[in-house]
Amino acid sequence: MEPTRNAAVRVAGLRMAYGGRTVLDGVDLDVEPGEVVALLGPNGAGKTTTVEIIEGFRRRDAGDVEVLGVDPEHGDDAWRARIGVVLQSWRDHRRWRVRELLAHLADAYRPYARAGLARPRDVDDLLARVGLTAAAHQRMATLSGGQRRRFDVAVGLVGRPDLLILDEPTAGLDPAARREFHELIHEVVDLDGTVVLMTTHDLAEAETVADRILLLAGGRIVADGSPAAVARQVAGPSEVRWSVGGARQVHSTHDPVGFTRELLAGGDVEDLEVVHATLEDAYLEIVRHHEARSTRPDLEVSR
Ligand SMILES: Nc1ncnc2c1ncn2[C@@H]1O[C@H](COP(=O)(O)OP(=O)(O)OP(=O)(O)O)[C@@H](O)[C@H]1O
Repeated sequence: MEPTRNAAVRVAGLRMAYGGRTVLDGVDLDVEPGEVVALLGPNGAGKTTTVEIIEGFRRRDAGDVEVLGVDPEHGDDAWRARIGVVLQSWRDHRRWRVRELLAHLADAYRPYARAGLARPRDVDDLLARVGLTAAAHQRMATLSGGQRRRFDVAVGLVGRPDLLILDEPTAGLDPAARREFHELIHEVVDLDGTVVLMTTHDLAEAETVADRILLLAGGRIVADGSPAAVARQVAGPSEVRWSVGGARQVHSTHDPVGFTRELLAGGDVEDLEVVHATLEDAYLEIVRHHEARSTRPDLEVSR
């Protein structure tokens, strides 16, 4: 692998099998400074495995991985202090009170403060940002699932990380909490320059939050680009919708501009609308092709 001074995360040829069953079959991905990257893929695609390897929580079978310039298998405490992690929810520390536990976890970051970089983050301010001020003195065991998830996000942020890795951070959050989370992510990216790598099943979330989408299927990254670029990657038909004399009409076409031009030349068109393929369309199409290919290796994948 090329030595890299700048990439926050660089993964090349990553392979992982569980009990002889290959899950990651040569994953290549980069996350650059300033980026928010969403890792998408169907259940069991290997997203958690990938992020756990990047976090240094899991040993890989093969491949090169560099995170903030260090191989995660050899990361020391100073390296770990630069990375915030939000795992799929964990359920320990039930008897601790919310603020007490967050303050305790925050203390571990104190030795890693630098000039111009206050570590840890102010605990009360962070509790307010994730909407847990009113619950600050409750025991962890009494939190709802969504409150617990907010707490998990606070744990990921408390060390003011250079790199924040989140595994399905908004699973179980209500729409308001989800939106607040998106705003919080934008804020830490803008104010602190935090690089973010997150897994999600929520395509609307990926479109809202991420600069770039990586789609993992069949053990590899099969799409990589902005949400709009990934949506365009599968050149599905667009839908042209219009009305004539109050009657709704719909036509699917790969040439919406040409079709619309002809339609308008015919006159009397009202409520004209062109609906392009969405990220969800692209996601479903790409995953379908890769799943078909894993059972029919002779099939060509159109991308
Ligand atoms: N410790 C383990 N031992 C054996 N198999 C495992 C282990 N961890 C994960 N797997 C298997 O590896 C595959 C990938 O799992 P992983 O959790 O990485 O996928 P994922 O993309 O995060 O899935 P989901 O979207 O359902 O969370 C799955 O088939 C899973 O059953």
